[in-house]
Amino acid sequence: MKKSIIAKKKFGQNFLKDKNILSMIIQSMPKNSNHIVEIGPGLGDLTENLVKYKDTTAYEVDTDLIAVLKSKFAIEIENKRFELIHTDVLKAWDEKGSLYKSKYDLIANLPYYIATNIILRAFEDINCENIIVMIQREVAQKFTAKVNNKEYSSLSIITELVSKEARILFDVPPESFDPPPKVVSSILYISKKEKVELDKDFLKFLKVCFSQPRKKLFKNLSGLYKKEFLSNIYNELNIKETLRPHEVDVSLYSQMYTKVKNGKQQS
Ligand SMILES: C[S@@+](CC[C@H](N)C(=O)[O-])C[C@H]1O[C@@H](n2cnc3c(N)ncnc32)[C@H](O)[C@@H]1O
Repeated sequence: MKKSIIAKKKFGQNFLKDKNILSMIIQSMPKNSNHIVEIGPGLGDLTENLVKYKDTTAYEVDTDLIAVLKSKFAIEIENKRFELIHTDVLKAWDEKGSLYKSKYDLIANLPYYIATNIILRAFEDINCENIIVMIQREVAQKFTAKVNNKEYSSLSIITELVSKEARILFDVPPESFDPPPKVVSSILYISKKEKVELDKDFLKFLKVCFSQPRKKLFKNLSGLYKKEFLSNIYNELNIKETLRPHEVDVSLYSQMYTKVKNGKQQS
């Protein structure tokens, strides 16, 4: 790392230094004509590889890094192959709705403290088509888990709803970074469906379902609904009250949600 730049924990800065991993990320890029958006270019090691292939827009929050990046990519900025935006990316999403004006792929080594939030925002961003991001392995497993797996969570269900394909491409050990993070990382690949509509109330319902992931689903739901009302729904759908949240698939969650919603409207 350059002597003058000290990694800031508050911005989740772990700079990826392993050239093999950098080239593996580039090889995983979808073969299409989409623009690239990078969140958190840091010292520009991944960015340098990205701009060789495609026009790229990057969002960076740290003023010190902006100075480094402006100098490193002076030519690319000048000839408009690279656009550097100095802001908190979550604010940019609040203000603009989308991180780019036309179809783009999000490729980034994400700051882990807001990684989940960023991926959920990318799900809602209509111009974002593909997501290839480095995140904590444990979190990547939550996004890609299948029903009956203990990692299966509300994130897995949301991912199943919005994606054509979602999988972990490969793991990355802490030694590949400077400074090394405390956890193993993974590259998560998600290819989104063309039309994504997430019902906010369904997402709230899922939150309640997984509020205590190891308890019975019935118990989690009975914090919000009367037991008799729930028992009726369980009977109608022919499901056991002993089921745990990770044992219910997307289709059954959707059916339960429809019944809960309709039942509530009638009562
Ligand atoms: C894990 S580092 C990755 C740096 C670089 N891309 C690399 O691979 O070495 C995360 C980067 O995200 C930036 N960052 C953190 N929070 C951010 C935010 N809210 N908006 C934009 N960038 C952010 C950090 O300053 C840092 O550059």
